[in-house]
Parts: sequence; C-alpha cells; structure tokens
Amino acid sequence: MKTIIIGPRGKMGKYIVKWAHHMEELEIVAGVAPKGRDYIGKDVGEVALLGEMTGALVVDDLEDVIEKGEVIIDFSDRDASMEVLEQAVKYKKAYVCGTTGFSEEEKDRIAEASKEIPLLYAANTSKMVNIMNRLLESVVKVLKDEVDIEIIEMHDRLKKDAPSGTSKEMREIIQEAAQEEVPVEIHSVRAGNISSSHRVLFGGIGERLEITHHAYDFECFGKGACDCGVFLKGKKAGFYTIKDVIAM
Ligand SMILES: NC(=O)C1=CN([C@@H]2O[C@H](COP(=O)(O)OP(=O)(O)OC[C@H]3O[C@@H](n4cnc5c(N)ncnc54)[C@H](O)[C@@H]3O)[C@@H](O)[C@H]2O)C=CC1
Ligand SMILES: O=C(O)C1=N[C@H](C(=O)O)C[C@H](O)C1
Repeated sequence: MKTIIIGPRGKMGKYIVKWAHHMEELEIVAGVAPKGRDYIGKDVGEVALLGEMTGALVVDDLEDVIEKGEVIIDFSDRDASMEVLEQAVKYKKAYVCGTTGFSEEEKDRIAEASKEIPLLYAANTSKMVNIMNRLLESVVKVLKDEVDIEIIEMHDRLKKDAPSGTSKEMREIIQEAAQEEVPVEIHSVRAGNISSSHRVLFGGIGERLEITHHAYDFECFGKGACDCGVFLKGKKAGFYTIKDVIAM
C-alpha cells in the first residue's frame, strides 16, 4: 500500500518509518512535516534517522502528495490530525490515526469522517496492551463489587496530554465490562523519559491484583501502526479499531 507518514521525525514517526520501510505490504511515498522545518525536501529515511534512503521525500503540505498515497498514517497532534482528517475525506484516502488527547467534539468529527473513508483509530497499537484489555474485562466481570480500581499511567515529560488515551480507553473497557459506571481513578505521572507504562490495580481486602504493561520504546506501537495500515487495504468506509486488526 502506498503510504504517507505524518511527522516522520517524531518519536512515533521514526518507528513508523522503520516498520513501513521493512514491511513488504507497505511502500512509503511521502512524509509530511510542519512548515519551516530544515529537513523539508529531504528523504524520509534521512529525516527519520533510518540509516537508509527510502526514495520518498518530506513535504510541508499534505495536499501536494496526497494523490500518490493509498493510506495515511498519522501519529502527530490534535490540531494536525484534524487537518489530515479533512484532507483524507476530501481525497477519499484510508486513514490510520493514533494521535491522543482529542476533545469529544473532535472524536465526533473522526466518527463522522468514517462514514466516507476507511478509518482506523487506535489510542494504543501495542498487541500486548490489547491483550491486557481483554484480561481487564475478565477480571472486572468477576471482581467488580469487591475491589477499588485504580489506573496508574506514566509517560515522558514531553507528552502533551494527560490522562493518556490508553488509560481512558481502559476505563471505558472496565465500565463496559462492569455494565455500570464503577469508579475508576486515573493517576498520571509525567517524568523524565519514562516510556509508556500502564498499571491497573484491583485493590481488595488483604490482597491486590495488578496488571501492568511497560513499553521500553515505541517499537511495539510502530509495528502496530503499520499493521493497521495494511489492515485497511481494500476496506470499505467505516470505523475500525485495533480489535479488528488483532483478532483474539
Ligand atoms: N496510538 C499509539 O499506540 C500511540 C500514540 N501516540 C500518540 O501519538 C502522538 C505523537 O506522539 P509522539 O511521537 O511521542 O510525539 P512527537 O512530538 O515526538 O511527534 C509528533 C510529530 O508530529 C509532527 N507534527 C506536528 N504538527 C504537524 C503538522 N501540522 N504536519 C505534519 N507533522 C506535524 C511533529 O513535527 C512531530 O514530528 C501523541 O498524540 C501520542 O499520544 C504515541 C505513541 C503510541
Ligand atoms: O507516549 C505516548 O505519548 C503514548 N501515547 C498513547 C496514549 O496516550 O495512550 C499510547 C502510549 O501510551 C504511548
């Protein structure tokens, strides 16, 4: 699939470039970065510090390259993603969005766009996190009336949003499994260069259960993002999630 990567110099962008470059099913055709960056016009591989050239260039206007692409993979920020969404709809391109921190109104716009294009939204593209989500459902169904449920999420000091998108999704998953609004407190820590960590603590009397995921770097998310891109090949317009990609 001909792939356009938004923010190839970003922490996620670099891993997406790495996986997209090595996956047979994907071909990078362009990267898009904010205006004014000194690497506009350079090869995506050079910009993403890949150590190899890709033959695709970084531009500062998605509209200049969008016709070349079949899928856009975007892990950037809220404002940028809203602009990408608009272009994806205008040019009818498949869209993978992993940006977090959207308002309810922005989430509604994303859902609305999925009526016109194949759109996959995933706040977390790690396979293990999505296995953890299934474990949470099982635990909640049995223990919901006996425990206090706390989520502790930790990320690096530069992360823009808090709580993390993943922890908010975990809270929704827990409440859906409980079939009621059980209280779930989220505690956010931002410190140094901690890479994504999510712990769900079920506090009982005389014992506690903790389910935790630590990412050592963004490798798992980069691979998952590219798997999502491959998944959208040939898909009809609709709202897809990581659950559709990771069949369990
Ligand atoms: N769904 C998932 O599994 C994951 C999601 N994320 C989310 O992805 C987003 C990005 O995270 P990081 O890579 O850590 O941030 P980052 O700040 O390192 O990278 C963001 C990139 O977006 C680019 N960007 C910003 N505005 C742009 C525009 N108008 N046009 C083109 N590019 C633009 C920046 O130049 C930068 O390269 C965050 O919302 C984060 O929460 C991060 C990791 C995993
Ligand atoms: O480091 C980040 O930023 C991450 N953001 C996502 C989130 O907000 O949940 C996913 C992962 O935790 C990494």
